[in-house]
Amino acid sequence: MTSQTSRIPAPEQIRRAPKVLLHDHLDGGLRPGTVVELARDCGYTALPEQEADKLGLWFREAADSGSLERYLETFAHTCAVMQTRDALVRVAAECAEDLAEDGVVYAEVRYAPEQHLEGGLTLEQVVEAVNEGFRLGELRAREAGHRIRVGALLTAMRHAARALEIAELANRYRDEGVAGFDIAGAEAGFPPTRHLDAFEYLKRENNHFTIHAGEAFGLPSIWQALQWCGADRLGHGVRIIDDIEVADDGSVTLGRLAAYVRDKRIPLELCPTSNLQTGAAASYAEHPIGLLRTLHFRATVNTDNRLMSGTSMSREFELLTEAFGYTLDDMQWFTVNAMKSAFIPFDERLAMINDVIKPGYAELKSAWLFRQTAGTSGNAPEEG
Ligand SMILES: O=c1[nH]cnc2c1ncn2[C@@H]1O[C@H](CO)[C@@H](O)[C@H]1O
Ligand SMILES: [Zn+2]
Repeated sequence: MTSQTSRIPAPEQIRRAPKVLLHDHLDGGLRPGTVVELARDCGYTALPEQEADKLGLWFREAADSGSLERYLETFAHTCAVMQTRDALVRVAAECAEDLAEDGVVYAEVRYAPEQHLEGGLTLEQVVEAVNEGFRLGELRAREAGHRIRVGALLTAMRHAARALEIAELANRYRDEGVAGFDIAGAEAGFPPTRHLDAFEYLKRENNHFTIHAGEAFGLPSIWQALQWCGADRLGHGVRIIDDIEVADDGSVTLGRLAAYVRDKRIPLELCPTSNLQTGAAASYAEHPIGLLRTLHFRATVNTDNRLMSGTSMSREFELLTEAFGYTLDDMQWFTVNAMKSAFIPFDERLAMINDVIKPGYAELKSAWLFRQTAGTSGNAPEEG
C-alpha cells in the first residue's frame, strides 16, 4: 500500500482535514430551515418556497443564472429575515457551528451591516449581535468536539455610499471580533475607486481589507483594487487569468499585473462553484484555479455563499480533487496559503499553521500506517 500522500482523498478525509475559509458571506450561508423559521417569526411572506428542502433548491437554481446581478437578487430573502438581534445571533451561531462541523478551523465571515438596519438596529448593535453569535457558535462547536475560530469582515455595498462609515465601524471593533473590511455587490459600473476614502482611512489606521474584484469584471477592476485602493487580498480575483498566456508548447507568459499579483503574494480568494454560477468560469476542470495553483499564485479555496451554491468547504475540495486529482498535500498547500493570508496577527497565524493545520494533515496522511487489516483486532499490525 502506498502512502495517502499520492492519493485522491476520500470525502471523509476531506471533511476531517483542517480547513481555512477566508471568503464566506453570512447572509449567503443560512440553513434553509432557518430562513423558513425566521420568516415565520418576523412575518416575512415573500419567500418563494415554504418548505426547507424546496427553498434550498430554489436558492441554488435562482443563483445559477450566469449573471452576478441576478445571483445577488436572491440575497433580498436572506437579508429580509436578518433584521433583529435574535435573528443575527442565531444565524451567526449556526454559521460557526456548520463550519466547525465541516472541519473548518479558522474562518473570516463577511456581511454588510448596512443591510440589517430595517428592524431599527444601529450599525453597532448589528456588529455586536453577529459577534455574540459567533462566540456562541464557537462554544457550541467546542462542546460538540470541534475547534473553530471565527472573525468577522465588515462589508460595504459598492453601489451605496456608506463605505467610510463602515470602514470606521470595522476599525472601532478591530479588537473585538472584526478582522477587516471588504466591498461587495455588483462589480460592473461600480469600480472600487468610488470608495477610495474608506481604503485610505483604513491604510492610515494600519487596518486590513479585501476587495471583491475580477469576478464579473476583468483586469481593470483588479488593477484598481490593488494599485489605487491598496487591497491586501482579492475577493475572487479569478479574472487575473486574462493576463496569463499559455502557448501551445505549454510555456507561460505573465503580463505585468499577473506578475505583480504572484510576486507580491497577493492572496486570491477563489470560489469555484460561485464562479460557475455567475458565469466567471465554464466548468470545474476549466476553472483557472488549476493553472494558478501550478504557477504558485497565493491561491485559496472558498465557499462564497454556501446556501446559494449548495456547498461547503469539503464540497469545494471534493469537486477540485475530482477535477484536478488533488491530494491531501494539495489541500494542505491551499489551507496553509489561506492561513498565511488571514487578517489576524502573524504569531497567531503561525501557531494555527504549526500547531493545528500541519499536525491535522500529518495525522490524516499517516492513518494508513495504522489501518485495520482483516483478521487482526488492534489498530497496529500484529507482531510475530
Ligand atoms: O460573489 C459575490 N460578489 C459580489 N457580491 C457578493 C457576492 N456574494 C455576495 N455578495 C453580496 O455581499 C453582500 C454582503 O454579504 C450580500 O448581501 C451580497 O449582495
Ligand atoms: Zn463574495
